[in-house]
Amino acid sequence: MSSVYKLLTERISEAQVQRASVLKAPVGSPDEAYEREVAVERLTKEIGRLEGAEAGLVFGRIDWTDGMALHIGRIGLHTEEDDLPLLVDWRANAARPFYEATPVHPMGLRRRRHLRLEKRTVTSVSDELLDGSAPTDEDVVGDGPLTEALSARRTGRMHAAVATLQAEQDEIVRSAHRGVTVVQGGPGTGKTVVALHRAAYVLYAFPRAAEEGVLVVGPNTRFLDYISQVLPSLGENDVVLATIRELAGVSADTAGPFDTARLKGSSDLADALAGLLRVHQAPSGDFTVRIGPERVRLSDEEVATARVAALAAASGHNPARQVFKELLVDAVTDAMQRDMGDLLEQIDADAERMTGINLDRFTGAAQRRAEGAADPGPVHELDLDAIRADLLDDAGVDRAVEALWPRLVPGDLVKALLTDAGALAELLPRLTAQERSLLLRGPDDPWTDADVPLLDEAASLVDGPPERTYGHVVVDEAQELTAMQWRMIVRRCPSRSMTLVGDFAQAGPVATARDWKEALSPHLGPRFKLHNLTVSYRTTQEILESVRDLLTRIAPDQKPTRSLRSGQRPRTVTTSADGLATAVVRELRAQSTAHPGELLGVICADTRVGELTAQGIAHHARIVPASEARGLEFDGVVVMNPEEIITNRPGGERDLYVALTRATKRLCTITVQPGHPPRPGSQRTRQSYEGL
Ligand SMILES: Nc1ncnc2c1ncn2[C@@H]1O[C@H](COP(=O)(O)OP(=O)(O)OP(=O)(O)O)[C@@H](O)[C@H]1O
Repeated sequence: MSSVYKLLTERISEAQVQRASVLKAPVGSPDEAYEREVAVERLTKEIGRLEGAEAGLVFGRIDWTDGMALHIGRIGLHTEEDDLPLLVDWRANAARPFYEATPVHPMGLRRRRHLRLEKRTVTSVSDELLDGSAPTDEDVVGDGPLTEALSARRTGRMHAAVATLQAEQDEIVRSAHRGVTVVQGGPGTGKTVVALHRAAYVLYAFPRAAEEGVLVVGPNTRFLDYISQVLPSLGENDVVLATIRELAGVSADTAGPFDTARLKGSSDLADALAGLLRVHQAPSGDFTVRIGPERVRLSDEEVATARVAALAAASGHNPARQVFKELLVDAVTDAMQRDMGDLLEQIDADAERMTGINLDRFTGAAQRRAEGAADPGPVHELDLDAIRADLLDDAGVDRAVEALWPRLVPGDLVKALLTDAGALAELLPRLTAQERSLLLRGPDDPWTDADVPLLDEAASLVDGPPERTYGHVVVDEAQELTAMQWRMIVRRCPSRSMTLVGDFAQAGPVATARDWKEALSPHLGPRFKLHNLTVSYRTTQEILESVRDLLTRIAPDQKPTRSLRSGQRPRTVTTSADGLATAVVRELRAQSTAHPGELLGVICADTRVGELTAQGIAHHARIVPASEARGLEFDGVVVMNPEEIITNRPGGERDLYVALTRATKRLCTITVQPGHPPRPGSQRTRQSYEGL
């Protein structure tokens, strides 16, 4: 192991030395300064990549029956460019047998070894013999490393599962499919694990996607924080992690009513915004500008031709407006040129009539024409380029363009739709009057979460497609996305190369689609590769059994997941309504005394967070509103008042299902005894969890 770490240290210091010398080198020109900046950035990234992979750098070794062996690590390390690697990157083809070999298909392996390192020292070794041979003194056959990884304490941050990726997960991570990959599975089946390792694999195996960047979209910042360490620990620091709100770059502080949010999630709103925009794009009218004493007028038809050409030439209302303006100015200069020609001919004719002299003959122009030389024409008389430039800068011209095709601000377009009952009625005829009244807002109302995709849609209509796009996009908790949010994602992924993971049984109150086809086909077409994960690595068998009835109610078609883990039966503590917070505190105290150092979470209706925070519960546990529990996990979970979680928002049973499946070890539910008079401190403990 020491040779691998020695090489890592060497690589880090080489990169540091190189960076220092680049920084020291004098720069003479802006080009050189730019090149230096690029070189420093590249070296800083490389140092970050190497340092990030240091913890648990080596985690595996495979030995073939012929005696050959390879070490598998978070990144690859070679002594020399062309040498065999000292350490093979887990994503390389050579590392496949580590994940894929089984005793039935050993792939030529004799042994798969898992190593655990702490601070560069091997702390445990575990071997699997795959060829049926008997263990020798050099083999350490013991507890499975997966069991060890799963029973380890949670830390509040997800860890990479690269050492124990299971075959059904690895198959998806390593898939050569470049289109849309969808992964579904119950709680704790490793969807997030697969999604993040897939992102790392894409960066390694698909250079084009890596060049264009990888984006991971998660439901909220709490979740992104939870997963934020995984990719850096795999040596990948360049992946962008963002919520939908961050992606749009819009700040929206309020959630807004759910029925309104559901309506705003429909792609009908995109059509309505596009319809409203068309009204602002010179649908009819002529164009007149005053140039000196003259007025130049373009006809309706000329304006309409410019409109069609501008829309074809640029995407986005404002960029197309610029093209429209240029085309109108071209048409104006053409008209001036024509008029000037007519005027000069008129002057010549008048002069000839009055003087009897043919000016053409007099000036020799006719002679030149007769000899075949090009007629410079009246253009000669006008400096068209200068006129064009003046017209483009002219405030009067801009005002005339503005009347036909006004510059827009995305937010104003959304406001123009949502503050105008008439516009809503005209542009959203499929909605009922009552639904339209839900959409109506005041001009100064703050933006809500559901407005974010509308603002993003408006930004793409008004200013053109987003500047930043990605070669591959990963969406976690993808069941949550509305049609308008899918449109945001698709806009940012022109290659349509995506990994989407989710579980419709865990869908929140705003999501309307109930399966992948319904969610994806309007945006990505009917073709996607669907994978199912079937084994839960988080939730114990006992917890899964306790939520089975609930799952049947919320997702009758979903096959129950099986778990690799078993543990305590979930408990229910019953208390009076006003004894709830006290009961939570008592339960947490008991759990932290009995299991010191374990990570505890309290999941409650969103409305209870303030009250629990005031109780000082944050000392014992993380307080998580049920709406933000998706994707998270804890060693022990206390679910406060399930009834309240159910009634707090639409689809509350699915929120409860999420809350009840967050524990890796212990689940305790604190309920209010029905009809129990609120008597502070009164408690009864049932050891079963049935009947929720
Ligand atoms: N192969 C594996 N090796 C080690 N740990 C794993 C493995 N697969 C999953 N896990 C662990 O199982 C837990 C659940 O995984 P994950 O969060 O990816 O599940 P999920 O399907 O996304 O769950 P949910 O639907 O509840 O969000 C995590 O702690 C994860 O680290």
